[in-house]
Amino acid sequence: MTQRSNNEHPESFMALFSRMPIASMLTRVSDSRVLAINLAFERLFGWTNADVLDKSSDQIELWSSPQQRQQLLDLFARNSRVTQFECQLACRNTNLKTCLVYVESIGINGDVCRLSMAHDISDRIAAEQALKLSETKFSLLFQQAPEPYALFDKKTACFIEINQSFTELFGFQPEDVIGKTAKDINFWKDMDARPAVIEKLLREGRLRSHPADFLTKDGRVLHCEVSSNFIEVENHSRTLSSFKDVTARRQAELALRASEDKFVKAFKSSPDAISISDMATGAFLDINESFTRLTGYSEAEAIGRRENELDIWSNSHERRSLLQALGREGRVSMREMQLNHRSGRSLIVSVSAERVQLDGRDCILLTCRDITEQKLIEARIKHQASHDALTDLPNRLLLHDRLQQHLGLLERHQLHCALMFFDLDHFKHINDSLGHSRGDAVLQEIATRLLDELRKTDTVARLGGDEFVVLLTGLKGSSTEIVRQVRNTAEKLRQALAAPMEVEGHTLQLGCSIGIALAPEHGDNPDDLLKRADIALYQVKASGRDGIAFFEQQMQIAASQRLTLETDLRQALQNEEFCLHYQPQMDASSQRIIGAEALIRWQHPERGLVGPGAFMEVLEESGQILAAGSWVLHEGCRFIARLLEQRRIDPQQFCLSINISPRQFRQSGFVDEVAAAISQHGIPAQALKLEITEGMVIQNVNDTIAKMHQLRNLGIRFAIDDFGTGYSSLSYLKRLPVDLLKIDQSFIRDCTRDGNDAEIVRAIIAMARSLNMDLIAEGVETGQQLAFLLEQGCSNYQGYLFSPAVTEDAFCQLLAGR
Ligand SMILES: Nc1nc2c(ncn2[C@@H]2O[C@@H]3COP(=O)(O)O[C@H]4[C@@H](O)[C@H](n5cnc6c(=O)[nH]c(N)nc65)O[C@@H]4COP(=O)(O)O[C@H]3[C@H]2O)c(=O)[nH]1
Repeated sequence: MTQRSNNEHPESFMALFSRMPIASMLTRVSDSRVLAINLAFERLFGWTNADVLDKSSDQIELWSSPQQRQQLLDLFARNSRVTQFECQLACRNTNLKTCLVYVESIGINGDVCRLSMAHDISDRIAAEQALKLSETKFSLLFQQAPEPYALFDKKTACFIEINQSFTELFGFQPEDVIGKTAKDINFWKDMDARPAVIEKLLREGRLRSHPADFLTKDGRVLHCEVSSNFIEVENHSRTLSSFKDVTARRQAELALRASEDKFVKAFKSSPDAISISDMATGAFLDINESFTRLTGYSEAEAIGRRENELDIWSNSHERRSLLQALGREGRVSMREMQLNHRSGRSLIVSVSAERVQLDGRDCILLTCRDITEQKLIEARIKHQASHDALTDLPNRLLLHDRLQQHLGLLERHQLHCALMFFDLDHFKHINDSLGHSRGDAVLQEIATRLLDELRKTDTVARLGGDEFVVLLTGLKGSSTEIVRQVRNTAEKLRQALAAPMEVEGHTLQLGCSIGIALAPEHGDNPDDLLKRADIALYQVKASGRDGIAFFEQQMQIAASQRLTLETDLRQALQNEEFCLHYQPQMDASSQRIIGAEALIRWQHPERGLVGPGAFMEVLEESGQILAAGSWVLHEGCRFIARLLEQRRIDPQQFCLSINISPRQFRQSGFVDEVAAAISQHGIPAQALKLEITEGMVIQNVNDTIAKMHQLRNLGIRFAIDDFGTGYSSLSYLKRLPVDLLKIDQSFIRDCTRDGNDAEIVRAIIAMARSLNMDLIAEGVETGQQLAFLLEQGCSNYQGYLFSPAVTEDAFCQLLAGR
């Protein structure tokens, strides 16, 4: 054990002791009593010599921890000295001081003493703790910071640390970057830009929001603002950089710039006229070229001037309403307005406008598109949709509309109106014989004549073909007065149409039939009224045309009966309720049956056998004649085939006449159908004769003749039925490949009593002879009639005198009887 001895100069030691700058205490080892403390001790701990002298060190409350004291004493006992023993010592005021305690053993006045020196390190510890705390805080802040941070070594430029946000933004994990440079990890988008940035950092000592582009771990470019500072961490110079991702902002800025560019481009080069004007004053702030084109005003003329100064809008109320809508809704879309061109020309424009803020000013951004042309086209299309192309009269649609409107007003104003349905008698003949262009000219002339005769408030419409409708409106008075007024007008119109007209060198005279329905008497809706006027028209046509008829309830009944009949006939065709009866045709000189006429009958389930007079017209009108006619043709052929098979007739001397309706003859496949029928049933063509009427030929002479020739070439023969009742013109008769003329029964009926009829019969016989045609008289009922015919040289006849039309069986018996 070493021990310093101060025995020789204890006074000088004590003087030295008391002035020692380090807080010291002398304690006798043997009894642990305090011998002295020095000034520095008093200063440091606040204890005075009076407090401690001669007290055992454990009696003074210097030690905050008895364990520490014991530890120190143990150390001292082992080594006779202690160095740098860190412990906490209590001051008189109970504050604690962290000290490094050194203990030496010295001898004083023969006593072994402990010289304990306490070096106060409280401040250093506090500073160290503060530093540690600050570093912890920094590390915490660094790691937890919401902004991406990276710490670089200033010298090597290697990453030292990155925070979580950095990882989240750039995708790099600490292990990807730490110890590597930005270059190593390809961090800069443009590595060449880096030196300038570093140079700026070094020059200015820091960077503030410096723009730079970086690459994420997966290669995406991020636009960032970098801020950097140099800091000292644990005695190392570091560069602390933060990164602010401004990619979205940059993109938004770019997008905004692009959109501004686009706006400017769109504004300048838009085909639509665009203007920006001050909302408060109406003064133009900017206009584009299209605006100049549309309005005629140049930039110099328009900018700074107000809209109403330039008098751009034709209607001030339109402009007012536009501004009101803008004020209310903030925008207006595709509003139609009238615009004045500088030249005074009026244009229709489609206007869209929006309230916008420009430089804090309330403005109107207004777009105009010229739709004048489009409007004209629309108007034309609308007109075309509601007007007849040939006459420019309202069509069915518009008539319907107007009628609807007028019907709505009738009750309120105690008014009446009349609907007149016109049909030009035999107009089809004109079309067929003179051609469609002349037919069109006639229709135009009719339209003009009707319009000339009527008031502006009345409507003349064309429904198609030769169907015209006149709507007389605003009729007042009692029912009788109205009927009189309407009848007078109808008569006036009929006469106007009946006046001769010159059409391309032809003088024509047309009769017309007029059916009239009155509203509200005959209906309160357009469809009913049209239907009823049509029913009345039908009545006129049925009773010989060229007349006027008002609708009557009775007609409606007839019309509905006709409809029922039509339905029943359709059913009859399906159920095969038709049959043929055959009327023998005789040669009076030889008393032989030379042929027969096939006549259709309807074996009605309730009414029994019904003759064609009761249904032929409806078959014709409804178009069912095509199916019925085809059935007759085939049934007639089957009849001939059976007679031939049963050897009841000689094909050279027997011929079956079949009536062909006009519609049936006109249909396009007629020739083929007849050819197919004769070949299908295996009968000689000359055993078949087709009866056509004069009227049928006259309707379309050229087509009829062509078809007749085609059939004639097959060997089929023709008879002209009801000859003498129609035109009976030699000129066309000569051109027809006809074999036989049938003298109509109306002449035969009275030929023995009426000189005129007798004359007509003589003339027909003479005509047939001169044309080298065969003759047959129909409807011969008496011996006198036959005698007259024989006298005139006509021996062929059919009629009740010999036999009415009979069933096949009965006909076979007649054949057998001969
Ligand atoms: N008073 C009188 N009448 C006589 C006499 N002899 C014959 N009749 C009738 O006169 C009509 C002659 O036929 P139509 O002139 O071709 O006139 C026919 C014809 O135009 C048409 N018709 C008849 N069957 C057919 C057919 O299958 N197809 C077509 N398209 N029309 C037919 O119906 C019309 C009427 O036929 P039906 O009623 O059968 O009337 C037949 C016949 O029964 C007589 O001595 N005195």
